[in-house]
Amino acid sequence: MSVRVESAQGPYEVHIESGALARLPHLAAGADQVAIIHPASLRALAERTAGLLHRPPTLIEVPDAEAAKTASVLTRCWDALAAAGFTRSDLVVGLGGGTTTDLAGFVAASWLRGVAYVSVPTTVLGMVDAAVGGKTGINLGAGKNLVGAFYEPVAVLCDLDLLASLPARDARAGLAEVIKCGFIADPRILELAGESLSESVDSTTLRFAELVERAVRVKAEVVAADFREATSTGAKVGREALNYGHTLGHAIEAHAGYTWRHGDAIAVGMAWIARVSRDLLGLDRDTVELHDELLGGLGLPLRYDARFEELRPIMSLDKKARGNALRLVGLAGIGRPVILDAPDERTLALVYDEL
Ligand SMILES: NC(=O)c1ccc[n+]([C@@H]2O[C@H](COP(=O)([O-])OP(=O)(O)OC[C@H]3O[C@@H](n4cnc5c(N)ncnc54)[C@H](O)[C@@H]3O)[C@@H](O)[C@H]2O)c1
Ligand SMILES: O=C(O)C(=O)C[C@@H](O)[C@H](O)[C@H](O)COP(=O)(O)O
Ligand SMILES: [Zn+2]
Repeated sequence: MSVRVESAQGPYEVHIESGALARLPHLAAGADQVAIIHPASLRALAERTAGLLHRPPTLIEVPDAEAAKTASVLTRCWDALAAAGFTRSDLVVGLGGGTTTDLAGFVAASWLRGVAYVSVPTTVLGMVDAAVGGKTGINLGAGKNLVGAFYEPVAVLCDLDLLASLPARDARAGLAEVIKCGFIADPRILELAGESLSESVDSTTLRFAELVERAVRVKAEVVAADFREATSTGAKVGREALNYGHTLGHAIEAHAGYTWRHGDAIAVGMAWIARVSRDLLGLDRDTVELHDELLGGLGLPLRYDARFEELRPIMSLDKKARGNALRLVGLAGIGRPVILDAPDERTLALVYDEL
């Protein structure tokens, strides 16, 4: 099956199926040259993918996980494209998890001010979130995703077969973004996950496929309505809704020196913002408990071992902040995200200590 993304830079298809990778040669047919950016851990898959193409591509190997999202790796990718003589008739392919596709998308966005890009996510998180919607970029020591661009791919290939080798811990971390979509927009996701968490993380089940499709649909709809994340006001929340759990989550990632999985960090961020929402927006206790049940039930962390005062300054670099004031995505009820403008700071700290 496929989901169409009708964003300001679209439209394009997100193909979700076994064997989706076989679509790549067709997508690459019009390009003079192809570069495949992949992590070291997926070298064998990158070589197999290269073998599918009509002409041998340039393979650009990057570090695993967050170590790929740095300025020095970005420069190395640009140098590789320069050495290959990449022009505007060429194609960049990102093959890997969200860290690889965030980097590769930004390489494509910035090389010659933009060349064609195809995203081939190989993690759950990449398929349900990172590869879709056009946010690309890298981290700085000071904060997560601080440098980047909005740049849509021409297609996304979610080949479910590629998930067979994904470690269970990474599959679970990806589910955190699926659960996020459930809380902000699609209650059926919460039911499906709640009925069987073990089937929900098993990429061979129909339940898993439905969860992926539903999360991609949530993302596609939100991105179509507010591609550049510019339209939120109070209870009318645009793309910023996808940042539910991320203000604290991103601060944890930066504080931990990017050693935490993104999905783990935003699980803590969601457990926290649910309680903040209870105190500041009257979110009902059952919904707060549902966060703990689903995220905790998946084996995701619900707390982080540092004082709130260490995290709070990092949160000020969140892209939703305006001036000195924090802006958080809270929840008034399931499917009802709300912007919390300059929230009461004492509540934020007290709730963090409660976790
Ligand atoms: N652009 C967006 O809209 C968006 C959305 C959500 C998250 N993100 C970003 O995505 C990143 C997290 O992505 P992630 O969770 O995919 O992490 P990741 O890219 O680090 O992948 C997790 C690990 O799995 C390995 N791996 C990848 N595919 C594999 C496979 N098929 N088999 C075996 N191992 C495999 C990777 O090498 C890595 O070690 C974060 O940097 C986050 O900020 C971006
Ligand atoms: O696509 C979006 O918009 C999101 O916010 C999705 C998030 O899950 C994702 O982690 C994103 O990279 C966060 O972006 P940022 O703008 O807060 O850096
Ligand atoms: Zn995220």
